[in-house]
Amino acid sequence: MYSVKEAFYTLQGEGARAGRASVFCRFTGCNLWSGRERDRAQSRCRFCDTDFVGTDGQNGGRFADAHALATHLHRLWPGTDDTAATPYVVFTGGEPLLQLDTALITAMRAHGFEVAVETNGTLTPPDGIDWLCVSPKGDAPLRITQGDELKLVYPQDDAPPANFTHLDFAHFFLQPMDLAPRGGQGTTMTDTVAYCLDHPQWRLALQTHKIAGID
Ligand SMILES: C[S@@+](CC[C@H](N)C(=O)[O-])C[C@H]1O[C@@H](n2cnc3c(N)ncnc32)[C@H](O)[C@@H]1O
Ligand SMILES: Nc1nc2[nH]cc(C(=O)O)c2c(=O)[nH]1
Ligand code: SF4
Ligand SMILES: [Mg+2]
Repeated sequence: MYSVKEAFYTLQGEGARAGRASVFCRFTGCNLWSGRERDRAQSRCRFCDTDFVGTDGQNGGRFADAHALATHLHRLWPGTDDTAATPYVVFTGGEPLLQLDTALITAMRAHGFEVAVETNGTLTPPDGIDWLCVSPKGDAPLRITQGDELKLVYPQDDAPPANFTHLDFAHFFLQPMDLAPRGGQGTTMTDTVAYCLDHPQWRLALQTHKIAGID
């Protein structure tokens, strides 16, 4: 059984593959925050910009098996003549590695999809992921030390970028923290730009879907 908060067709907004047409599957639940505002200040991850509670979002629900969920997600990919475009699914959440398994990856591949994952890096991933994005959180122990992109939300007092520069990733991004979820305004853009200028291993990553006004 898989619990899905919402699923939708959009452009990947973040990281090295920003701009790519994607089906997003947002799983319910996370291991670093309950998702309830009253728990936010005491949680291990305190700046989350996402509602991942329940299954009541667009195209959300509970799916009995991998075949059922893969069929549901495949239907969200447009039936165009654009055969050059490989269908792309991004599993996120919440924390997708609480639910994503080999059966679901295999079922998506059978539908012709490339499979991407956005994870906090604290859980072991199943085999078969085509694009792995890891976004470390505070002092939560990092289990995944290699992948395609490391995308650190900046700044986090207990997760300075220097803690991660030795890891085995193809891309190192700093993503300015959006302060709105914590009742603030704007982002930490100025500080993030300054850090990238001083430390050229890191590249600036913007949440382009928020600029574009899409999901
Ligand atoms: C909502 S998380 C879900 C996936 C996974 N739990 C994780 O944390 O990577 C998706 C992405 O949004 C980023 N994110 C969450 N809150 C943010 C915020 N306030 N500002 C900028 N990025 C944020 C996360 O770091 C992660 O890269
Ligand atoms: N367009 C868009 N791109 C995204 N990239 C990562 C997201 C996420 O919430 O995991 C996200 C999202 O929520 N929307
Ligand atoms: S780990 Fe990801 S989903 Fe969980 S609270 Fe943090 S940003 Fe949100
Ligand atoms: Mg998001």
